[in-house]
Amino acid sequence: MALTLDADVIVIGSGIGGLVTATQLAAKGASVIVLERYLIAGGSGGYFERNGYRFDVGASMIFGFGDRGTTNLLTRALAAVNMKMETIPDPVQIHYHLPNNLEIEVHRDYEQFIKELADRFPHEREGIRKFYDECWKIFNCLNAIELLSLEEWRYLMRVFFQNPFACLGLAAYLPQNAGDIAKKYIRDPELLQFIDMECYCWSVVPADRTPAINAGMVFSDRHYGGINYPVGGVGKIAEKLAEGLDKAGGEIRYGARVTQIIPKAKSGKGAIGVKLANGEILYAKKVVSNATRWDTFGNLLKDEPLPSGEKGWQSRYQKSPSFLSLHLGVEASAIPDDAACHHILLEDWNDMQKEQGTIFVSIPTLLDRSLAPNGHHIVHTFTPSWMSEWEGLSASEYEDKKNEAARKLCDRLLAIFPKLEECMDYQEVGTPRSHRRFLGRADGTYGPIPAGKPLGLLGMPFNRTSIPDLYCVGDSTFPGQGLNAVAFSGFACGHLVASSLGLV
Ligand SMILES: NC(=O)c1ccc[n+]([C@@H]2O[C@H](COP(=O)([O-])OP(=O)(O)OC[C@H]3O[C@@H](n4cnc5c(N)ncnc54)[C@H](O)[C@@H]3O)[C@@H](O)[C@H]2O)c1
Ligand SMILES: CC(C)=CCC/C(C)=C/C=C/C(C)=C/C=C/C(C)=C/C=C/C=C(C)/C=C/C=C(C)/C=C/C=C(\C)CCC=C(C)C
Repeated sequence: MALTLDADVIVIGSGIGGLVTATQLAAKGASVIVLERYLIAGGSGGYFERNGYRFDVGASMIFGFGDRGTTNLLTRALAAVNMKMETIPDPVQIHYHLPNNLEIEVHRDYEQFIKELADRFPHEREGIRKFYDECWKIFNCLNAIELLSLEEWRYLMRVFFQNPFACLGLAAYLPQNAGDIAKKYIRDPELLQFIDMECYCWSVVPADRTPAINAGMVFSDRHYGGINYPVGGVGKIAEKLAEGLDKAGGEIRYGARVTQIIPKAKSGKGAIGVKLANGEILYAKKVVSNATRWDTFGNLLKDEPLPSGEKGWQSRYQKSPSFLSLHLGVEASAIPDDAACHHILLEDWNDMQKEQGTIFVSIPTLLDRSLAPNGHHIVHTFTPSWMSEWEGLSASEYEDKKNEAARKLCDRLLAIFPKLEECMDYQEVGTPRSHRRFLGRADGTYGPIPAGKPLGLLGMPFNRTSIPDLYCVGDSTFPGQGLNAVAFSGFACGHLVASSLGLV
């Protein structure tokens, strides 16, 4: 008996990866249902409200909102469903506070940044210029081509004939890592440590494990499209995409936790489906999972043998640590008006990759005052932390450990904001357990990191999986973590699925 289809495509999860896939498909005429386990859309790009503060859950430094080229993927994803967002340009991407009083601001203006870094390392002036200029070469290749699925051969042929030099340039950089390029031009060990931190703070690995293509994107786009903060908070991006999806005829169901993916019958006939926690079963021609690949294959398909391709990927990549997050509300006098919105703090280079070593700080109210009560700021502080640190504790041990970790983080922050402690108004601590619980991410991971030295981006899986009609999207697919990276993954997945449905 033929099954009744509920939609052309079911998307599991409404992270930015899932939402971009869904909106791309709806805009092309597919019927789409997004199933989200939580109460609102956005996943790591979501928000929560407490005592008049609107906190970003995770993502806070937003790339992809430029107004030109092809790499402005968030602007273009919204435009595909006739939506637009107001954003506030951030004049400084990051203010680094590093060992040996290495204080560097990454200005939106490229020349100003290069000058500031070269003034600190005058003997490396030429090497600095050559390294970052090579990153621009990668970015210019990316920004010259239409960005769609590398698994769809008609697109690959079209893009190659339209822009062969950009494609060959990208193909050459695909197996490379940023650290190898840096070491061609730079000798000073302290400067190489700085480049490691430039990579670590978004890839969670040092430069020699960070794909060159991703470094080209991050180190150039911050000066091209720039870092731009969405008015009303990061959560607005998902809200607007969800609104656009609705207008394009798609549907999102909240509180809809998928517990199982039902693969197509071995005969290849019939549909693929999903089972929800309430027992309901939905069928579609295609299913896209925005859950991580660990969760997709380890939980949602736990009765199926792990495909060999996934086994291979899981041996090449491991889960990155999660985060210990401190969401603070403080009186405005704690933060100077001319402070940068994003800060990185590290006191000893040996601690960069250690548990709770590097501290990240984001103060979005310096750009958008509406996120906090009058006269107050948000100080969102987070630091890498492993799930293993937080397991096997009693309820009171867990509370005590959270409070102690928060106190230590606050003490360290006094080096940048000496009045922080006396100006405290609100505090909420999140641990890897909170990230796992609220985002449904295995061990609360921030995303995949290579287990050894990777061949650039070549080891990252694309959207197609070895299960017929099942696709993955999000940060455990090419090209990895980052809202604009998962937006790319969504464009690619939407295009591939639309092509298999005969819609493009
Ligand atoms: N820029 C920054 O400052 C920053 C900081 C932190 C995170 N990030 C980025 O945010 C990105 C996350 O994007 P993403 O799209 O890959 O994933 P995501 O984890 O944000 O979204 C996945 C969504 O799927 C839902 N989900 C999971 N399992 C489900 C199930 N079984 N049933 C129904 N729903 C389910 C989750 O609730 C979540 O909403 C990452 O790339 C990360 O790097 C950025
Ligand atoms: C045909 C032939 C011959 C060939 C072919 C070749 C080709 C065409 C190729 C292509 C390729 C491509 C397209 C690629 C793409 C890529 C991409 C898009 C990429 C992207 C990336 C991005 C990224 C990486 C981003 C990231 C970001 C992030 C992660 C961020 C984060 C942040 C954080 C966490 C920080 C915070 C801080 C503070 C607060 C301080």
